[in-house]
Amino acid sequence: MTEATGLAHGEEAGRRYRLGVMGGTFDPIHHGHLVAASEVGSRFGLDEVVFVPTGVPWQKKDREVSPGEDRYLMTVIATASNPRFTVSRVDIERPGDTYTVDTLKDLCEQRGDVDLFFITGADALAKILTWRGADQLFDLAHFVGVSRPGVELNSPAVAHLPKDKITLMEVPAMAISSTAIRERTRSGEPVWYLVPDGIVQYISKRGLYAPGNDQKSEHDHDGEGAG
Ligand SMILES: Nc1ncnc2c1ncn2[C@@H]1O[C@H](COP(=O)(O)OP(=O)(O)OP(=O)(O)O)[C@@H](O)[C@H]1O
Ligand SMILES: O=C(O)c1ccc[n+]([C@@H]2O[C@H](COP(=O)([O-])O)[C@@H](O)[C@H]2O)c1
Repeated sequence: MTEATGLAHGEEAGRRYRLGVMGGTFDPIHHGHLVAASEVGSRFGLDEVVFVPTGVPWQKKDREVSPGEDRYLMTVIATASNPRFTVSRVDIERPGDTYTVDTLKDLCEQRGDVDLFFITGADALAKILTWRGADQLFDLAHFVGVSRPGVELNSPAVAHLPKDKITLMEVPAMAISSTAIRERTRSGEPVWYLVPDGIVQYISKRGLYAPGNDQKSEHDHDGEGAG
């Protein structure tokens, strides 16, 4: 939104609204996610980036995932200060495993005539052909694959993707992962400055990632959505 008119830039210019979609498990959200969204937003002139925490991340069923409501709230806290960042509940409210093809269809239905840009790290992009309904994905959105330390951006898997539907983009290297944040928390190491301050406080307040934590895993809710 601009301060003068309250309109998003796309509406002012009479062009189609450009909506970035940053999907992730966000357990927890960290500065790598935020930098990726900000960089893509700036490069592509996006009017908004909507962060979409997954409901049930089916490719992560081999591990514990925190409840959707905690991951949603952390995403709200982390993005609150940026007027162009928003958070959607579409994935945590849809029952069953989360598929991006459904995320994009739901957002199209909610938002109407917008251009979608799905933002993904190099690791996730390399696996995109394993996603449900992969053949439909590129009709729904343009995919922006961002660099991630330790992962080849232009991997052999990416060569099979439609070139006019993806853009590969270098972003400032943030060698941060949610796995590392969880492990550091478990072993009592600090996570200050790897995640926004409010996330350090939320993790502590809710006792997330602590040994013996009895939070229900998201997988305990399979088929029921988050809650
Ligand atoms: N440091 C980073 N730099 C660039 N992209 C990232 C970074 N961390 C995560 N991403 C991308 O953000 C999206 C959501 O990531 P996700 O929530 O799974 O975080 P993660 O750090 O990879 O989590 P985990 O360690 O639990 O697997 C994915 O597309 C992922 O590739
Ligand atoms: O659609 C799928 O089958 C699919 C499989 C794996 C991941 N995704 C999406 O990719 C994004 C990043 O996922 P993740 O597991 O790396 O946090 C998130 O929006 C997921 O819903 C989607």
